[in-house]
Amino acid sequence: MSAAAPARAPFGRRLRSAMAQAGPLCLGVDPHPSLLRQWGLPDTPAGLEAFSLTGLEAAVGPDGPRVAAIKPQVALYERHGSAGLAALERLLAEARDAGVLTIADAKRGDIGSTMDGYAAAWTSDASPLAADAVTLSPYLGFGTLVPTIEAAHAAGRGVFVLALTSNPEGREVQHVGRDAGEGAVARRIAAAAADLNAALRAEDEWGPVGLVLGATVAEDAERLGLDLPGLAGPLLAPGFGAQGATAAGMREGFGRAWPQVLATSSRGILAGGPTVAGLVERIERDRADLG
Ligand SMILES: O=C(O)c1cc(=O)[nH]c(=O)n1[C@@H]1O[C@H](COP(=O)(O)O)[C@@H](O)[C@H]1O
Repeated sequence: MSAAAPARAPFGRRLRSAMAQAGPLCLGVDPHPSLLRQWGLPDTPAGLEAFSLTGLEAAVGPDGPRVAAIKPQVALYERHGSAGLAALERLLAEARDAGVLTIADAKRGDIGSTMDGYAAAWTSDASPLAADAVTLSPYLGFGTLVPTIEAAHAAGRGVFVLALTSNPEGREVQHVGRDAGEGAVARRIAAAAADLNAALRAEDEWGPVGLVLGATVAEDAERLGLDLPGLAGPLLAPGFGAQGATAAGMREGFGRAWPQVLATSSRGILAGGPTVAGLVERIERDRADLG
């Protein structure tokens, strides 16, 4: 029996084409209690849904998406249990219908047998929570993520693995080993991701494995010897906007890897709500800055 054809084109190809069309901006959809209050919405599942769909409306213009992807922050939906997750499911479904790529920011990571459950939840066509990509944590060992990545790739989806995170505490773990033979933990994660992409991707295409590389710590990638062009995959760069990273600083910090960067901003854009026009203004300002 021949293997079933994937339901969609590979994630790397789809993301690259979305970035070519809309530019390198990702809208983070983070329904924080303070933002809901600012928007005049209740901190309830209905409030979360209204917030999310307004964000999506701003993300799509008359000529197509204004952003390459949206990235809902799963924790802020989980606060409301199953009803909160239903709001997330609605956002994912509406984004799919609107032709906007989705990245579920769930940062999952566990032993192999449990990862199978996460793979089913976030990458399987049978799950209402499946997104185009999901964020994963490699700190139980990169190898625990491989079956999930293969499952995602088989379904035309992708992942972003934490390498260098935007928060100052990240270096306590991610810089460890910098003076040892194989280099820092982050460098080893990047090398493992590049190896897997080399095995899974078609020539001249991005593989399904992206890295999370904080916009606030872009220079550390070079300092620690990460081979970012060698990844042949996308770099999700949070920290743009509210955490202080600027477009000019990112372009300089990422250097040759700039064409791989998907800059993501949540509060910096969402603070422009509650009107769609206010959000669109901030999205367009960021797009112009990113060039
Ligand atoms: O994986 C992420 O998206 C992520 C990784 C990282 O290193 N730093 C980081 O801030 N994030 C997420 O990116 C978003 C940043 O939000 P803002 O600071 O409001 O733009 C939040 O949802 C964070 O959880």
